[in-house]
Amino acid sequence: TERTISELVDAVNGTPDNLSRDAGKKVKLRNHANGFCTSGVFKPNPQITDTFAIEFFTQANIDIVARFSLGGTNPQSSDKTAGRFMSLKLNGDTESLQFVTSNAEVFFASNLEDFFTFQTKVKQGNDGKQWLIDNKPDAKAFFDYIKKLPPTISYADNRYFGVNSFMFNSKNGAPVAGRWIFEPANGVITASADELAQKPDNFLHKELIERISTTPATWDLFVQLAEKQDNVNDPTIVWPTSRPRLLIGQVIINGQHDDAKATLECDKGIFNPLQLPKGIAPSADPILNARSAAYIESFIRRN
Ligand code: HEM
Repeated sequence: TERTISELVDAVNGTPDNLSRDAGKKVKLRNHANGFCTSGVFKPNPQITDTFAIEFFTQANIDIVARFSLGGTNPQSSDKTAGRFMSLKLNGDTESLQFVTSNAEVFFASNLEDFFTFQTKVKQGNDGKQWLIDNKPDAKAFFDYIKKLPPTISYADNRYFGVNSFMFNSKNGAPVAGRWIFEPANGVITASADELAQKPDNFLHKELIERISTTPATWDLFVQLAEKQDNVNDPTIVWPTSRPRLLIGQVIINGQHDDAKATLECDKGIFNPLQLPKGIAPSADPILNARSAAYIESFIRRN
């Protein structure tokens, strides 16, 4: 049985369609509701076109609209949990590339049925979580990973992962499979329990805006390349860190377009991980391929 997009969005929202439509009017987003928009610029690595046949990366500077968020449907959720998310729109002159990423490298489900079960059970509190730990190895592996992921005191201090795989046109030959990884320029910096205890419940928004008013937050964007034995279509499987990485370019979040309409209205739209320029295509991962439709369905429900 394949879950419908509507059922998946119901499960994410924790409410059936009609209730979820009403709930949606009270929050800007239906998931990752605690978040904000800002802006910057992407500078492609000029050498990348020696390897990848992707015209998009020949533009020297590409405007970015960014949204940083926490998971979940509560717009007031505490920043002291470990999950951090970064969504980007790279708006080029003729094409656009979007990313919807997480600081967790591993996903909790490899198919839509398990995604539905996970979303339904986590909303049942500790009993539901325990059920997942006892019955769903992928969910258990995800919880184990999260338990070891310390919270950060800045959105700038995290590594972000695209999680799903994409196919990249190489200059000589067949497309190659890879995954997006954003490496923070200053490395991953985790907070101590003491540091975190001194913070109010919500501090991440203010911290990033203050930070970038003097120093941009920057990441190197890599594509981690799959080898023959790697499972490309299953986001619950992390590839070995020894896999080669190609430097795609630099993400610079500096707030330079924060007054532009696209930034001011970014919460009203969606980020779509399948918005890709020519030369990049989705893998066959069923999770990836459900995402655009789910985000569009969610967008319709919150209007
Ligand atoms: C079948 C798989 C998935 C489904 C059904 C799903 C569903 C959703 C829904 C309904 C929303 C709210 C959209 C809105 O109202 O604008 C959302 C947002 C989001 N999802 Fe997913 N999701 C899936 C997979 C993933 C994965 C693999 C990741 C992490 C890499 C992820 C990260 C996010 C983020 C960061 C947002 C917030 C986007 C923003 O900042 O506007 N999702 N998702």
